Amino acid sequence: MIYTLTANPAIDYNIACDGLTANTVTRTRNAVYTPNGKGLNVSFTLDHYGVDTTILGFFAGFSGEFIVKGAEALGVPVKPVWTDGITRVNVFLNAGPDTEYNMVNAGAAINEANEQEMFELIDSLDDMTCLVISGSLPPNTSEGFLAEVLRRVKAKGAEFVLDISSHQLADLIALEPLLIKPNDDELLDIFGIKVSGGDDESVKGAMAELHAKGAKNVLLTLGGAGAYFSNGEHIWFANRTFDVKLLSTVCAGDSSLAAFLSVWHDAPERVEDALRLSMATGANVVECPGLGDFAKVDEYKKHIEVRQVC
Ligand SMILES: O=P(O)(O)OC[C@@]1(O)O[C@H](CO)[C@@H](O)[C@@H]1O
Repeated sequence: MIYTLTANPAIDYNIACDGLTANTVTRTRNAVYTPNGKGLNVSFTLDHYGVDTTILGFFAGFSGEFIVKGAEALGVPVKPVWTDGITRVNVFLNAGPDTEYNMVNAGAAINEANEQEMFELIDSLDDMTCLVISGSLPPNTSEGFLAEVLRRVKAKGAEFVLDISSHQLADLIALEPLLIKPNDDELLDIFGIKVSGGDDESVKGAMAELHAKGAKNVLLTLGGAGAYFSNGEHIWFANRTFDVKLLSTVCAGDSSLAAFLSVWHDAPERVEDALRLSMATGANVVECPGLGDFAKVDEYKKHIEVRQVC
């Protein structure tokens, strides 16, 4: 079973308006409230593609209940650790063509007892084969929280995937994650490695460095400019050959990761199929508020180009 851990979940509140002006009332429309957070988005997408998954996370207050009930209503089980406070609501405003405002809050603080409960919960999960850890950490998370989670996951013989933008990734990579999914900005910010889309040589160097540091596999996403995947032996590049009607890039990275995993996790030789599904899924998600319904993925898959770089 693939579990996901979202230490800092959120209700995503998507709204739209025509332009945003200070000191005046802005009437918004198309309000959509959905249960989210990066790992939840991964689980929802895995579930959509028929992969068994369960959500782990810290949840608090009425908004935490909304998320847990919402996920369960979608048919994805949740094992929550309840904390004090109110789980955050993040606001994603589309203010016109190519104009997104993403307002992401800090989240509800956790404490040592909450962390301990999460450790014990993880210890009790005998069917965990892989844990996907995604997103930010809530206020007050202890410095060693993620390392301790990973120690316990490894003690079970399970693998783990990291999709975090924290600088802790620079140390945690040494614990040999099955997969990391940085984007180009995170690569520069966390590892000081600069890559340019389309410049295969810069990517080859970056991948070699990330493998040397401990990553078993790397999915490097470049937003609308495609993605590279490296398994330490070969590198592939995938990109779409069509334009999308961009509404919101929120959730696109999470759904791309999950779509990739839904194929590759059990069939690592099917890299090209995994990349095609991943790119098609991301392209469909950016056209929707939140994750959307994946309705165009089959069509989009036909228009993804994949080439082996080396
Ligand atoms: O603050 P984090 O955890 O980095 O990001 C949280 C978040 O912005 O990421 C998801 C999209 O990737 C949203 O569903 C969610 O609100």
